[in-house]
Amino acid sequence: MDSILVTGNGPLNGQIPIAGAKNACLALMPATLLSDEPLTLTNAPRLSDIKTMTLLLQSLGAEVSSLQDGKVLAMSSHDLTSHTADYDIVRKMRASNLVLGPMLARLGQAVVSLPGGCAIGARPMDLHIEALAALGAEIELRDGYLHAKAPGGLKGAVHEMRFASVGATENMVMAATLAKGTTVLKNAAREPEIVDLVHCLRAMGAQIAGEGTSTIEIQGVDRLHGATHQVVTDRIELGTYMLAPAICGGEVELLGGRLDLIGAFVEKLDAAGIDVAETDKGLKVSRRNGRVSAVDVTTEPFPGFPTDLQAQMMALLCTAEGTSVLEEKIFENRFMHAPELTRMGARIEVHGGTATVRGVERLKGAPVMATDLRASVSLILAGLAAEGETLVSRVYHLDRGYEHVVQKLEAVGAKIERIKG
Ligand SMILES: CC(=O)N[C@H]1[C@@H](OP(=O)(O)OP(=O)(O)OC[C@H]2O[C@@H](n3ccc(=O)[nH]c3=O)[C@H](O)[C@@H]2O)O[C@H](CO)[C@@H](O)[C@@H]1O
Ligand SMILES: C=C(OP(=O)(O)O)C(=O)O
Repeated sequence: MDSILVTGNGPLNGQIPIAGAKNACLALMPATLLSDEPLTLTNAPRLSDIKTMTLLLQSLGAEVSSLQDGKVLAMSSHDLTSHTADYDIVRKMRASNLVLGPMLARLGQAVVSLPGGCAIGARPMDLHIEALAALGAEIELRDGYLHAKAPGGLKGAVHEMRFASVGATENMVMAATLAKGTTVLKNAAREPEIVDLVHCLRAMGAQIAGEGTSTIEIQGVDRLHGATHQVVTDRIELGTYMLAPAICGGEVELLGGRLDLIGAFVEKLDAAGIDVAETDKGLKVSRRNGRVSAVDVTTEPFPGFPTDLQAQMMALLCTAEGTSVLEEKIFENRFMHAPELTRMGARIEVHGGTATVRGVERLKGAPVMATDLRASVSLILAGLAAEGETLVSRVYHLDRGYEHVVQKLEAVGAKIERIKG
């Protein structure tokens, strides 16, 4: 298993290009299943999760070609040969469940393995099931698989979700594009990745209004056609690399960065003493003066502070002046980076969903273990600012969500290398 060796090396300066969003691309790819015409995605990120989704779609009979070094995905679901998403693929990546809605809409049936829990929480599928059942789907669990059918086709309905789940919103919106009549989804998630998915579906001929608000209205159509769509910027990769100069000092420009994707996060950076300025090409980030100040952070659905940036923000706050309180409200077990950061000298106490971080002057390098995707990168960020060497093992988690992480950080002056193992 590969590891990453990081050596604290002072301020970072230069530019980092931000890729297309993993979480948008993972919802956009299953949209190919809705049409028998080609769907092409540009600005796709080069990640292992995208490869996993490629394998899943191919296992259903879709053609998926990776062009231009993986930045373009050319897909066609002209001939689907299977409606079963197998456990062997689904267990590797929870977002596999996003084939459920499209398959049900296009084929009238779908069998999708339950993804199971993951390191950060139980992550059940009840909200997806309720949303699709509202459209008339009959869904039952047998042998670890969700067996879904809609023999007479899906029918539009008014449905209010109990919680604004990102994935359940995506599944229901995709399914409703081909349902008969009008669907109104209340308490829908408002994440930019959902807005991006709707833009793509609209380019394919879907009739949808209200994306980015908590009520999405979908007028079902008979068929969707082909389209080409550019994947939105990855706001989580953006926020992660914004933290690099915040932690290490220096000034880094994030190419393609957009404030509207990351408002709540930027407010907290500002409170901590980090300047963020818009430029022609993106966002420029630098630390106002010496040490950052402690801030309290609560994770919330968009437009609140994203849970996917909580671990990285904690890495910053470990060396802040004062005490910060981080509350994780989305996932029940998303503080696994805390004991690893503690190994580097951080002072963190976790009680349930609350972590109290007492800032120390400097972290010290240590061997640490990556437990999930965002935890991995938080340890790299911490290592960049620590004294000495930090060896982050189990970095396969990192490859799910960060392309060319070593090259991107090296380009701004970081001392970082991947060690094959
Ligand atoms: C591929 C992708 O886009 N992943 C993102 C997506 O995950 P995902 O779509 O899985 O996240 P959800 O918004 O669905 O989940 C949020 C919370 O709702 C719970 N829940 C969800 C569905 C359900 O049927 N029942 C239920 O109880 C989950 O366990 C979790 O506690 O949004 C999360 C919240 O912003 C992000 O952290 C993930 O990076
Ligand atoms: C939790 C994440 O992803 P997933 O939903 O794919 O597990 C993430 O991107 O931080």
